[in-house]
Amino acid sequence: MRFPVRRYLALLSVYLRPQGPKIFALTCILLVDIGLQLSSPKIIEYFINTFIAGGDITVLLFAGCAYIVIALLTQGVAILSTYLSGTIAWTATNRLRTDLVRHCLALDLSFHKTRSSGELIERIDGDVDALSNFFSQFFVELLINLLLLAGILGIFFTIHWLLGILMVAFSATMLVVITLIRRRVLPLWKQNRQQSALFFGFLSEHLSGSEDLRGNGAVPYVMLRFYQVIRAWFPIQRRTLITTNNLDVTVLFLFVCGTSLSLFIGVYLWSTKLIAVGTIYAIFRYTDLLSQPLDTIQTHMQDLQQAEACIQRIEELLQTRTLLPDGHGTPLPGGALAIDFEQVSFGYTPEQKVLHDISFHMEPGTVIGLLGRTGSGKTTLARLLARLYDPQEGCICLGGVPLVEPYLRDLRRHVGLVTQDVQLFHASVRDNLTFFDRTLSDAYILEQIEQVGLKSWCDSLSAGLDTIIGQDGSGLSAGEAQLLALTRIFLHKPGLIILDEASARLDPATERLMERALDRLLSGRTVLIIAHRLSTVQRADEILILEQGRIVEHGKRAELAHDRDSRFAQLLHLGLEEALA
Ligand SMILES: Nc1ncnc2c1ncn2[C@@H]1O[C@H](COP(=O)(O)OP(=O)(O)OP(=O)(O)O)[C@@H](O)[C@H]1O
Repeated sequence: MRFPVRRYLALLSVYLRPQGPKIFALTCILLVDIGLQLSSPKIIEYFINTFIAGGDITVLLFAGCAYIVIALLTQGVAILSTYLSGTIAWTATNRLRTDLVRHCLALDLSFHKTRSSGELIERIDGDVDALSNFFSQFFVELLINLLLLAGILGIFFTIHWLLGILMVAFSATMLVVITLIRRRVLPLWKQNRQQSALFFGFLSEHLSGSEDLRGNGAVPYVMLRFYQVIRAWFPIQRRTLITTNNLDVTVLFLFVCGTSLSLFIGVYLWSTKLIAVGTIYAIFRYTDLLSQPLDTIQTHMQDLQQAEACIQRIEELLQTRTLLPDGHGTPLPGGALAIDFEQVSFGYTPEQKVLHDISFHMEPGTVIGLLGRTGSGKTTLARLLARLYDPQEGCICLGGVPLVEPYLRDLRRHVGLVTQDVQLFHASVRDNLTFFDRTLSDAYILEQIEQVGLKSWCDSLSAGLDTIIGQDGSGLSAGEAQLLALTRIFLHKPGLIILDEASARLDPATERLMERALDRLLSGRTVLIIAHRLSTVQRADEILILEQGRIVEHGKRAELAHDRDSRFAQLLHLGLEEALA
């Protein structure tokens, strides 16, 4: 297998370059560590040989003290290097995590709709976590351990050339065996992480839908599916761990052979009077020490196996391009915005069109009620208008500017979208409303809360704006959640508001609040409401009816209501809520 060194170096240089001074300090510390490790067996060798030769007690004491100092220094150096490599890894992996989160958030909806959140969590955290060793130690420790290996082999040569040659052959055999086993392990690790991503995807999807699952008595079926997913994972996990373990056992066995060989040669050299007894001890210690660089090199190769699979997937993710390229900055006019759809066709997949040849014009400041049966394409039309997707054919303009031209950030400021499925986060009321925008003052936020009629609700909160909203907005009624979503829009006062009105019936008090909030919010703005309630339809200036992705009626509300042949009049006659159910 060829190492894609260039790819690794590219990744490392992006995330490690800013930490150059720390990496330099780590390299120096590890070099000191090599020196300490190589010198300690020499001191013991000197001690034994001096003792056997009946040397001076002061010299022996001095050698003993030197050994203790070196042992203490080695521990100190180990603490420092662990601290530094940990800091380097944590900083680098956090930067990579941040980049991945930013990248994922910038990707379009079609990307997110085809991936579960668990799968993305595994990519952003699991894979990056597995890269942590690779970032902290890989190149520095690999280089240092190669140096340590060279140092130990050099010392063997200084003892005797035969010992040197045999230990070089031993080390080479070890590395070849490790490389051969490594080739078998990589695909298994890749498969393993893929399966774990599927598992976490499954888990997060079902945990987030637990209310529906329990309500519908689907728990036993989900548990069955859960067992199936972990059952599929188990053999892969087992094979991966057994194969990795075989690598460890093989390495251990080879070490036992290497130590026996070195002791055998040591005894042979001593019996031929070529070395002293103390040197046999040093040979044993150096062979033992050899295990460290070989073991570390092997561990890093293992990290590399995992890292390679992770890097491949991370690169795939980073190379995923959004289907919504950012515009080149044409500014949108301020105030209410005109809407133009010109022969727009769209499908979530190219084969299956959901909207066909949609064309209409809306003057700035108009309120348009979008009606149609379920599945007729109303939400899809709203998504196109908010540029969550781009149409395959035709053009959409806002205020005379094609939607693809302004910067997406600019567009999001001019278009406010309230969906039926209001997302509230486990954060304070303030953060839920401002999305962490600290430029909005509390006084301004409270003023907007009052505008939507949530003042008494807010006053009843124990910590006011600092009150933490439960997970998924638990503790709030659907109506309150909708009103909070409206407050978000109030804060930014966009020129176009798209409102996918909640079809769930609100209690009369909340409905009145909502009506009043809408009165204030909608005045002086262009509004597209996917209307489910008669009261909402009545505030529309124009009505647009969709059927199977086509406009089947468009006109002024008052005129359509009086035209008994119009679909709108028939809908009113049948009862809007029932007709659109
Ligand atoms: N993300 C998606 N991926 C693929 N198909 C989708 C997606 N969202 C909606 N569809 C399909 O597009 C069609 C129109 O859906 P849309 O949600 O726009 O209808 P709607 O009129 O808003 O319905 P409702 O009133 O029930 O919300 C439906 O056939 C639906 O299955």
